[in-house]
Amino acid sequence: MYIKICGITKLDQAQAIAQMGVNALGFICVRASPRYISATAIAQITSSLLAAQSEIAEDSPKFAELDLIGVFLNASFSEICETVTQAGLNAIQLHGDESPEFCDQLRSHLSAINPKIKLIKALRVRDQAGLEQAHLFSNVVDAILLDAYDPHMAGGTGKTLDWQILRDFRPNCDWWLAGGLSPENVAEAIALVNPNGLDVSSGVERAAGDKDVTKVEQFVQLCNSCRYRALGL
Ligand SMILES: O=C(O)c1ccccc1N[C@@H]1O[C@H](COP(=O)(O)O)[C@@H](O)[C@H]1O
Repeated sequence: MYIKICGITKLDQAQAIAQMGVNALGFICVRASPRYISATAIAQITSSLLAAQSEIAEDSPKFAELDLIGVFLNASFSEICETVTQAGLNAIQLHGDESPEFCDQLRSHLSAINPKIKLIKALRVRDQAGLEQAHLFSNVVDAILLDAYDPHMAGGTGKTLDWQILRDFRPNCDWWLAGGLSPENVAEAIALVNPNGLDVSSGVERAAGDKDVTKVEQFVQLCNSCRYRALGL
């Protein structure tokens, strides 16, 4: 189970969370968000994590493959490419109204910077019809992320989507569940919809952009224990 902890803004928290065996850290590159972090500040975190990789990877093998994901909302090619280069990111999450064509063209642009770059398209799902959109993206992205719809906020809302409509959701690519996850409800979410990955932000925070490291640890342990139970271990 792929685990992404999003809304990282602080170096000490990034270092602590990276050692918990998560797969990805997310950085909000959306200026209007209370979790916004500049490319320069992301670069300080990513370079420190890279420097620590050789020591820590022995105890925590996932650390060596940690994805560093920038979250964008209707940003231009040039803004995304500049941020990727400056911040040292290896994955992009598009959280706005980006089309499948935009995703496809962005991948071509980004492959000149990093041919292995990962592309994640977030869909803010209101109903079954919104869910159908996922099929338009499954050939042009590495993963689809499903978040809750909110009329006023683009993300980090802490709202859950209707998990019942996801019970038979099987796109042709990996998909991750987001939206209002927390240590309190993640086991139920996994049992009901069994996604390939999980993404959490506000459910493991003290305040916007300030992660509660103890809650993050609980979240990660719960995800792992659900996975081991599913494997019969
Ligand atoms: O977190 C934000 O402020 C944000 C702003 C703009 C776009 C996306 C944002 N966050 C994403 O929202 C989801 C779910 O967050 P939560 O767990 O419900 O708080 C997650 O994918 C974040 O990447």
